[in-house]
Amino acid sequence: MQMPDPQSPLKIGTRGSPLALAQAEEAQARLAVAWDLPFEAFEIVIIRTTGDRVVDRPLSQLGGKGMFTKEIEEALLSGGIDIAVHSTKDMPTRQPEGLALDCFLEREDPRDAFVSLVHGGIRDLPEGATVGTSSLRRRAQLLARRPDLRVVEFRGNLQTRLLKLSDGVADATFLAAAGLSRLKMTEVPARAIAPEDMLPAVAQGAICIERRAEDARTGALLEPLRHGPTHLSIAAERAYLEALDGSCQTPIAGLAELSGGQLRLRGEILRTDGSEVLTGDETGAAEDGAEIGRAMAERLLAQAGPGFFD
Ligand SMILES: NCc1[nH]cc(CCC(=O)O)c1CC(=O)O
Repeated sequence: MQMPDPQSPLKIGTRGSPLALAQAEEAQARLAVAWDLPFEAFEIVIIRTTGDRVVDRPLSQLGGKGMFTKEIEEALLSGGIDIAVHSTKDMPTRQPEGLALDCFLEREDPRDAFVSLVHGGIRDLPEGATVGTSSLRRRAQLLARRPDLRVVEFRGNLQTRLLKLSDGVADATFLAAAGLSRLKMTEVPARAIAPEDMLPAVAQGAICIERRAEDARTGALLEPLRHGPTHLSIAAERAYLEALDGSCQTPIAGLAELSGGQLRLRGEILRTDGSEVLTGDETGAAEDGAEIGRAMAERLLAQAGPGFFD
């Protein structure tokens, strides 16, 4: 196999946010170590996406998950980059023709974290407190537990959101625990929330690598980075999401966990105002994850009936 080298490096495409860069650097480091090559054999290429450009509108109005991936996928297809590193959570369930998404790195902590400079958790927030989030899922989950809270739109990267907290724009916010740990932000007053209290987004905490489907060389280069158990969990969660037709417009949560060859999938769909929550909890053989996911989605949809997400 033709190995990349500093003269003709493998090009890694990524968004330019600090979190995206940390993820691309992790993939770069893992590739260099796995193949005993210098870091310079893998070049990081920053690509600006629609989601990065448009910061004045709520994410949910920007037209779904594709907005953080479209320009990166175009660069893959045109050969400008060889692989792309993403947060799997931000990925649509189907990739464009010609691209493959089959490399998942070992998953980090999938939980959400409660972040506040003064309060210890959701239950400790005073009546009518303000919480910042741009996630419809987190908003609905929060209102389901605490209808008295005021939820305000909170966009921008992690650093921006933390600044808004210290400026008093909100009393608390939620961030993915994985994002905080990838950015080594240990000084942030964050508390991980148990999945029982707040079920995370599908695929939260898992980095994935996308490539051209016919490019066998990158497929082989990525082989040592693939994490089997993460792949099984993500397969279950994404099959569930796809069967629900989940876009950014619908509050959906889901988490698969493996234990001794068994896969447990928990799912939750909510009305956007949090006034109704439907939950699923199924266990089966780890390799049947996709079927478990689809079956759970169908059961939840049947329970919900038409108009549930309106
Ligand atoms: N929507 C932005 C986004 N995409 C992935 C992560 C966190 C990292 C991950 O889930 O792997 C975040 C930030 C957040 O939700 O706090």
